[in-house]
Amino acid sequence: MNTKKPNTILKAKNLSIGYKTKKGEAVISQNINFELEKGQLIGLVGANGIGKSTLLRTLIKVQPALSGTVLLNDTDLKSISSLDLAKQLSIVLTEALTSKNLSVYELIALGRHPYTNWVGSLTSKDIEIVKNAFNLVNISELRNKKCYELSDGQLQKVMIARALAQDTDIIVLDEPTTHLDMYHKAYILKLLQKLTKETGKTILFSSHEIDLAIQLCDTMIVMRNENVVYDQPCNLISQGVFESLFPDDLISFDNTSGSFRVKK
Ligand SMILES: Nc1ncnc2c1ncn2[C@@H]1O[C@H](COP(=O)(O)OP(=O)(O)OP(=O)(O)O)[C@@H](O)[C@H]1O
Repeated sequence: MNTKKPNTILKAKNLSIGYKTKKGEAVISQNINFELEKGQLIGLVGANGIGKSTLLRTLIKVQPALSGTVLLNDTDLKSISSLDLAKQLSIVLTEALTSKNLSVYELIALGRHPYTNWVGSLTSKDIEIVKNAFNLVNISELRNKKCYELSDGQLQKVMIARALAQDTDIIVLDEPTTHLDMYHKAYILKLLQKLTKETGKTILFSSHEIDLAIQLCDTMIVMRNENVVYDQPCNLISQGVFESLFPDDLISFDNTSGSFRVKK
């Protein structure tokens, strides 16, 4: 029986992730299985050090899986060339930007690199797509600023616009809300939700903002020591998944409000 869902964009099959060391393999997580649907906002959560970045790096082909398969649009990630991958998947990382001397426009236009010639000249279609990326994220006023002049929140929006300019089916963000205040954490995740609705793109992000992810995501992937589960947030709540996420000495999950509380 073919159990493949028609709208699947990214699928992990019996995936084992981790690192090759001198002593052998350090398995960080294994038996990971999920099917992510097109057009959804998907949050990846779990405790510090559980392996969220390792999983994201495996899904974006920055590091190889120890075993198992990742399928992007039905094709094994291993057989997708770097150029083809850059046309299907864009990445927003929080690491310090090396090109902070660029203007915001130049940085966002760089998103078009998989489609431009070696000098990087933009066609009128490229310019239109870059303009659309500015509009979607609502940052036209930042156009001529240098990237080193931006606040963390502004830089995050610019990096999201760069990914939109790359015009891929899926955008992957590693902890996009780090360094942001409460308002801007909510702002960025709400923006990601809006972008999935307006563009039909799939957005997968890792985060420690579990309460916000529960409110905004269509699907969440939860990494735990025992296994990795994924489902709609309401189903994960009713299965008691969040209660088992952290040691219960300090915080507890309140099913009614869908949020964590500090124990008094
Ligand atoms: N290059 C590496 N070589 C070996 N082990 C690594 C490497 N990078 C990370 N690890 C280990 O992999 C495990 C998972 O780390 P990872 O950064 O993926 O977790 P995380 O869930 O993203 O954590 P955090 O929420 O703290 O950012 C940790 O035990 C970490 O020490």
